[in-house]
Amino acid sequence: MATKGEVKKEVFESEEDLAVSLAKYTAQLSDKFCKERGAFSVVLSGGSLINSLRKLVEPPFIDSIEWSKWHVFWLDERVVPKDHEDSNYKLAYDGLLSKVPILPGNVYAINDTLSAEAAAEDYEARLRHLVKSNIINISAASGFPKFDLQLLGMGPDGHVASLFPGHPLVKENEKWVTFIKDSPKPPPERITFTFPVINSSAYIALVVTGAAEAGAVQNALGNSQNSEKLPVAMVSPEGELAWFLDTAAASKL
Ligand SMILES: O=C1O[C@H](COP(=O)(O)O)[C@@H](O)[C@H](O)[C@H]1O
Repeated sequence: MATKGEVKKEVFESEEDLAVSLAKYTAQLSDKFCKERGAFSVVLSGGSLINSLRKLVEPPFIDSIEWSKWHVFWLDERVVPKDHEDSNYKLAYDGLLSKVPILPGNVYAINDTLSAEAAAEDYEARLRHLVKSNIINISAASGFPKFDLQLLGMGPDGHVASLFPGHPLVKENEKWVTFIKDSPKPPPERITFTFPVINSSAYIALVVTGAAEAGAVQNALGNSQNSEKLPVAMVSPEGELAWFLDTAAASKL
């Protein structure tokens, strides 16, 4: 288990090097949790993260990972049909899930026939059920679900999941999953994990690439003049936080 609250930061010369290191990190945690508890609960973001996970579907990772023990969740999802171009499920399916032998029953996509509000309630109810069946751990400290690994991306404005700067949802501290109908980034309707769920995680990998992200990285990790704490700066898991940055994203540190 990681040291409580440990923060690691690595800056890579190229996105290619970052992708290899991210695959190693994910594969090592998969091995650890599959051995320890016979299951690995993994939470995916949308956006550029899925491309950064591409090495997982190549040797040696594709052959060594016990894919049948993976249980896959979404940190946030857009309220669109699963085959829509904006769907985070579709992005992950096309780039990762369709290429590896993960059991279809272990892939927990949102119910895309429901409204945003109902989809968030439904997803939380399914998580509660999976906690009861020990697929997902619960945090003794917070009482919120404790995923083995959450893989986070970040937008240039410092948003993580669908938790945007200045939006009241960043303060939600009771619900596990909530919804937004006025997302500043399209599409407007989404569901998202809340900060208590994000911050109860055993491990978080925060993957950030590109110069457009440098200011938000500085807000979270550097000496920023900006007193407003961006959502990315509120990521503080019970377990380990590992930053995977490229030189452009780290250029203001
Ligand atoms: O809208 C979203 O944006 C963030 C960041 O995406 P990126 O393309 O800038 O990496 C993503 O993490 C989130 O899951 C997604 O819904």
